[in-house]
Amino acid sequence: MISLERVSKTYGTGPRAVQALSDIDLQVPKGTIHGVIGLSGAGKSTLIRCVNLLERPTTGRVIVDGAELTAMSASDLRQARHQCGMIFQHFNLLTNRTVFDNVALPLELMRESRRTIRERVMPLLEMTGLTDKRHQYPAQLSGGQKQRVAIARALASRPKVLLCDEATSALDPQTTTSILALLQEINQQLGLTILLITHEMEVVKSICHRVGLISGGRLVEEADVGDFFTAPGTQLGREFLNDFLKLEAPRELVERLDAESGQNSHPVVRLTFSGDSVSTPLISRLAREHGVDVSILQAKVESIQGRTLGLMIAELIGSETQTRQALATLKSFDLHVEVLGHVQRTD
Ligand SMILES: Nc1ncnc2c1ncn2[C@@H]1O[C@H](COP(=O)(O)OP(=O)(O)OP(=O)(O)O)[C@@H](O)[C@H]1O
Repeated sequence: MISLERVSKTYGTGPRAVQALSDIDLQVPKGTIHGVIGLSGAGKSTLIRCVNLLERPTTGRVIVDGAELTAMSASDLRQARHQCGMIFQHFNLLTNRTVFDNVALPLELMRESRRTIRERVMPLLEMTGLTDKRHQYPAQLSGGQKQRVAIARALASRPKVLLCDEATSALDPQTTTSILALLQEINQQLGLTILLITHEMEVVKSICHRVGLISGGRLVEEADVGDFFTAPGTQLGREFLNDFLKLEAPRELVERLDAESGQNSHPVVRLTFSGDSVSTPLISRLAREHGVDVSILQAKVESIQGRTLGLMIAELIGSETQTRQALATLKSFDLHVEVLGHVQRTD
């Protein structure tokens, strides 16, 4: 539904030029929710604004629903933009218009009749839970209600794509949850394709099917959300994940970790379980088959897109041969094993 081909964007020229995006290739299939995550300044806003050409890419092609926006005349582009609804972090509502009139605005600009406008706006207010607020002004609404108005307005032109620019970043956690649930409902009920940018892993975890990681204007990693949370492919991905899970080895242990194994040391591992391995009694197996004791330092279970994800940091205590065999057993299962280092035995 959305296809970016080698999209690059440079702001300014000469020595002050800023390369905000470099050679971005991105495919978002119809009906999916695709997240792009990255740190501040990575290029997220530029990327999403290039999709509806609020920013025109310096080079590359943008194709939405089979039509190349980057090749269109200004008037064709105005029409094509109706296919792309957009919502923003700070809602961008018109303060002197009521809720109803804000939602009606795109339809007025499309010169729809008053009757059509009413027929379209009322179900959207119903869907977003705003029917009883329709005569109120933005100043009378909470942040979550304002974002609901913005969502209803974005849907008024019956777009095929919804672009969300940090749509929940200004909201408290509870309101964020309700807005994400609404976006998911819209995706499922209307089959709308959603591209969202965020710096919050929680958003990706809650509703995205796929995720891309952007850094320095480049898409450095892309994966299904379950895979990304199980085994990110880049150091930055691992940092995002660890930050989100807050699952780090205790500091006093990290200070004692050696990269190399030795005769009198044993490994400290981070295990990420998913799929069948969640229910496999691994720890008792390591003890029974290899004589290795497992000392659990931290553990956590998360549910991500219907998949259970278990995480554990543990010391494998045994001789070098025993722990090597135990690691081989662990690696033969459907789980991700990362050796964080080795600690000297204290016994
Ligand atoms: N209009 C502009 N003119 C010049 N440079 C810009 C402009 N907009 C963005 N940039 C620069 O482009 C780079 C990417 O910015 P962008 O806003 O896309 O990042 P971001 O990931 O959305 O960051 P944030 O999360 O802080 O909003 C940054 O170095 C930024 O300073």
